[in-house]
Amino acid sequence: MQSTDSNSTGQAGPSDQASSFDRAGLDDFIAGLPKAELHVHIEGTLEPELMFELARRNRAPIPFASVADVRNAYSFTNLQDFLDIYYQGAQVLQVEEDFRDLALAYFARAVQDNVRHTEIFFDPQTHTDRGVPFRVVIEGLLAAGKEAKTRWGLSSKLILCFLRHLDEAAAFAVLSSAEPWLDRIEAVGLDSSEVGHPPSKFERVFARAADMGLRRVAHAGEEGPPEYVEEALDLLRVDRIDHGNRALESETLVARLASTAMTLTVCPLSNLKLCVVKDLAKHPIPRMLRSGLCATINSDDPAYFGGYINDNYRAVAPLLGREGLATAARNSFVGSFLDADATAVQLAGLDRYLEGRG
Ligand SMILES: Nc1ncnc2[nH]cnc12
Ligand SMILES: [Zn+2]
Repeated sequence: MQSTDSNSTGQAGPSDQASSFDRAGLDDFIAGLPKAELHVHIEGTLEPELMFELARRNRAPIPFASVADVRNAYSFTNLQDFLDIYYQGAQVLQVEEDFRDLALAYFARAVQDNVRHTEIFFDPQTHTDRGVPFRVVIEGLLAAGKEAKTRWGLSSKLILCFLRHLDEAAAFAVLSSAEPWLDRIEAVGLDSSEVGHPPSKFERVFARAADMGLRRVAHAGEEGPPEYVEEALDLLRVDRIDHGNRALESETLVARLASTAMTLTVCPLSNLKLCVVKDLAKHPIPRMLRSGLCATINSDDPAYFGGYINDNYRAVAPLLGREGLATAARNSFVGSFLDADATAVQLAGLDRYLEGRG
């Protein structure tokens, strides 16, 4: 797979040589920066400690002897390497309370990072295919969402993802099971093994989802070619592109994404862990922003990739400086599925924060 690191034309400048004093200032700036998270798989927030706890509660076998053993297994050379371990880990999730505990732990962690709004992916087929009813999954997640709103004022939305390595019929089936909860699902998404499973495979499912009033997002251009990003735009009629790194290989596509203000949900630490980029110092996000792309910063699968959203902001902070980080935070609210009033409230909060620091 071709890597899309920024190259010699990528951003370089004084921020690259940030002193330890600047670094501390940047960390502080990131900690207080209001932000939305738009790309996080709830199953990817399963920390090894909770995995063990749920395995014990449910008497479910896991192929690890200790938490340290689990963390040692988290070394990946590509997306599939990771997915094999990730689907295995999810098997400890069995009853409604498990899904509630999982999501509540993530929401609590997100609040610590000053996340004001989050849109979480869930993969129903990972659970329904092993006999866990759709109702158990979604009711657990919705209960956690309500609790997070009451306890911390955190707003959240759900994005139901289809596993693209499975077939169209299976995606239609999961969409049908979701019907009783349609008013509490914001969007559909497309995830799992990208290469060999182009967006075109799900064109009819996404058309049905659109008819049902759902928004649409899709992972595209993480490992797959720029043509997959084009298919997601043209055939799935997506509102956001998840990742989108390889879009940078096509100038025409970059111009199209910029002129349509398409949001990209970029995940720096995920890109590093899955070898989509070789080196964080060459992460393409500065180039994306300079090209006018509406890039945001997100954690993807934080329990597996070694960091939550602020770790991801910190990972690219030397490349972006305060201005770039603030742009990414602004893009996160603008690119969210919040309505216009709620978006305006969030943007006003962000502006107050930035003015207070100006
Ligand atoms: N980074 C990723 N890409 C595709 N599918 C995923 N499922 C969980 N994380 C994913
Ligand atoms: Zn993802």
